[in-house]
Amino acid sequence: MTHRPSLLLVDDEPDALHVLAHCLEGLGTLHVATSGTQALAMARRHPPSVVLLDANMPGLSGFETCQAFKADPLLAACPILFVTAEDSAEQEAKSFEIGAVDYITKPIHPVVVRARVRTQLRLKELTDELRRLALEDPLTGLASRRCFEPQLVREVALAARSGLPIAVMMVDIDHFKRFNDSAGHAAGDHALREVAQALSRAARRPGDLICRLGGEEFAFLLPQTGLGDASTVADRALEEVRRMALPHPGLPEGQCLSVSLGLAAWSPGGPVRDAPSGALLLEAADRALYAAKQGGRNTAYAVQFGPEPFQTRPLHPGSATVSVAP
Ligand SMILES: Nc1nc2c(ncn2[C@@H]2O[C@H](COP(=O)(O)OP(=O)(O)OP(=O)(O)O)[C@@H](O)[C@H]2O)c(=O)[nH]1
Repeated sequence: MTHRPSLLLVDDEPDALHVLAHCLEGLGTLHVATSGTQALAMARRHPPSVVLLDANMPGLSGFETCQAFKADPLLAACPILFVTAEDSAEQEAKSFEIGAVDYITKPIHPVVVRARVRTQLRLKELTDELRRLALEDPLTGLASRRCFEPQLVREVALAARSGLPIAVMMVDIDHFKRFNDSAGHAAGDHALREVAQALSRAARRPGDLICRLGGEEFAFLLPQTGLGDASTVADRALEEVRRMALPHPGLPEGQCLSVSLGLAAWSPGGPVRDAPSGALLLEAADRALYAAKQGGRNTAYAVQFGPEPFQTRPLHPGSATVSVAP
């Protein structure tokens, strides 16, 4: 594990905590809680690598505590091992049903507990690494499509519920095939990384997400952002890529690498009252991107999500008032 694991030990009996702490010494940073409520509060501040949880405690029982961990998106992936004097098969089966990864009965055998906890720490380390690999594009370090898509679904659902606007933007490098053909694949990869960094400088709000959809295509997810603010991000993205001034060897002398952008925004006051699905919003952004390519590249086109057929409009630098009649 790159960072030091943290182990949260939860038991209402100080003696039991003492015994556990002694046998797990050296496996990571140990934290102790004497109730389920305290354990949840501590875990929400610093999600632990594993939790060792007593089943029978006053207040929130171990089972209720485990269920609360599993219901919290921040804590659901924490492996929970029950450590309990209850050795009935029913209790053990129930603990696995509610999401525990192991069930250890008291009195404990320290070497066995230590070995079982090590196994869970190793599994957690591998799972975290797999999750990171799946959610991150290895070439650019941006989020991957696999990270973007569920986030888009979530944010569109939130927009529909809260009535706040949302925008998505698709970005495609211009004449990238010619760039690769002239400069070589390694230079193409370098350009992709540079563009990724330039785009990252364009969206600055904490909820904004930029991903590499694949190939030379990128996407922005801009929650709580209407057409006006999204237009500012689009202008900034175009400007950041222009400022890189990366010569394009496949184009006439002096021309640099550029991108085209397609932006689609939905807001409750727009032509469509109900928020579209994430897929429809992305499709609208893709159509705007197509229009930007047709419109000469190195430019952005935008659409306020409305009834079919969409009419995309060129987005002029500085303009934040692109209106689209259905
Ligand atoms: N170096 C590099 N090139 C890639 C990667 N993924 C896709 N490409 C290349 O990106 C190019 C995309 O070409 P096209 O889809 O024809 O688009 P384009 O040449 O950019 O043309 P327009 O989009 O119309 O401006 C292809 O040559 C792909 O091989 C990658 O990971 N690295």
